[in-house]
Amino acid sequence: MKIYEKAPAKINLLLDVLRKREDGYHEVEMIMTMVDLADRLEMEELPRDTIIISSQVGYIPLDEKNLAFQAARLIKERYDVRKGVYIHLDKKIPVAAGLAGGSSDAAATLRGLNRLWDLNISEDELCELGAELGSDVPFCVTGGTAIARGRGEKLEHIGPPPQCWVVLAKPPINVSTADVYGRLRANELKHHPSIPAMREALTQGSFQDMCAGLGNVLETVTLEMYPEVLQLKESMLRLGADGVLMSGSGPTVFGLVSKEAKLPRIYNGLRGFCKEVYVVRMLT
Ligand SMILES: C[C@](O)(CO)[C@H](O)COP(=O)(O)OP(=O)(O)OC[C@H]1O[C@@H](n2ccc(N)nc2=O)[C@H](O)[C@@H]1O
Ligand SMILES: Nc1ncnc2c1ncn2[C@@H]1O[C@H](COP(=O)(O)OP(=O)(O)OP(=O)(O)O)[C@@H](O)[C@H]1O
Repeated sequence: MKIYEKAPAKINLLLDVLRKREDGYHEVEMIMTMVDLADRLEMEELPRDTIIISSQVGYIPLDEKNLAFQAARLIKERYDVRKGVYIHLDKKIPVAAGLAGGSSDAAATLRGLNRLWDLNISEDELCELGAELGSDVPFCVTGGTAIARGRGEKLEHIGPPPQCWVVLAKPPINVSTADVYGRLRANELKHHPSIPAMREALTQGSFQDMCAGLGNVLETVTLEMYPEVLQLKESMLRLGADGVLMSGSGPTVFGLVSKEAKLPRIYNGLRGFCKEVYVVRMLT
């Protein structure tokens, strides 16, 4: 039997850091939602007790460094499953982009193996397992739209954002999340984006207020390290996006656009200097 799971990309409409914690992680407050750019996972039981990962792309690890491998190993160990699995990752989400591609693959693996092996694990338990794999994984397990706190694993689900177009552009640079958090001077931040204002914008379904409320304190680090990310933000605004922000630790920048008619100009303008540009919808 084969099981299929979709692993969508996430964007952070808001990312605030409150402080650095004793354990090295940062206490965050984020508003996350999913977009319809997704990896597709195919899972099949193997006769031997082993985990095999494959992918159509050659630039991700396929061994125990792969987050889908780690998710499969974790669920096997925790629930004493002595069966093997073959997992094929059809990668569509750009890698090391700030879109939680690896985290979403891990979450999809947890959901898929729960079904494949009839384990009856609750969503809360899957989130707890996910938190052992990465801070973004619990949100990727549930999807939807949520305020995430703690190091990202404490989720409060809220209503979806107003529907709009999302233009994603990834400049050709690799950004390490650990490096960005490591360089952040959390106690020197002058501006903190407002969770209540963004929550209200979403509750009211106000596209304008959502655009006005976008904010990500990790931009203070990534935009300084990579001025091309700042240029990309400026270009997107100039080309007509209604609101723009870097997602996660970057380098992907997303633009929110209400009118479809604006999309060709933005897409073509960005494609002039950025190879990876995607036009998607919010997943509601
Ligand atoms: C930037 C975001 O993607 C925004 O959604 C997340 O905050 C990061 O999520 P992630 O990639 O799943 O992060 P993890 O794999 O748990 O951690 C990677 C590294 O980022 C740093 N990290 C991550 C999350 C957090 N709240 N504080 C941190 O300081 C830590 O140095 C950690 O070693
Ligand atoms: N299934 C996977 N897909 C993509 N990358 C993976 C996967 N498993 C492990 N990796 C490794 O993880 C690193 C980060 O990739 P990923 O695409 O998850 O980053 P990201 O989008 O910045 O994540 P986040 O937004 O959660 O910080 C890559 O350098 C890659 O080698």
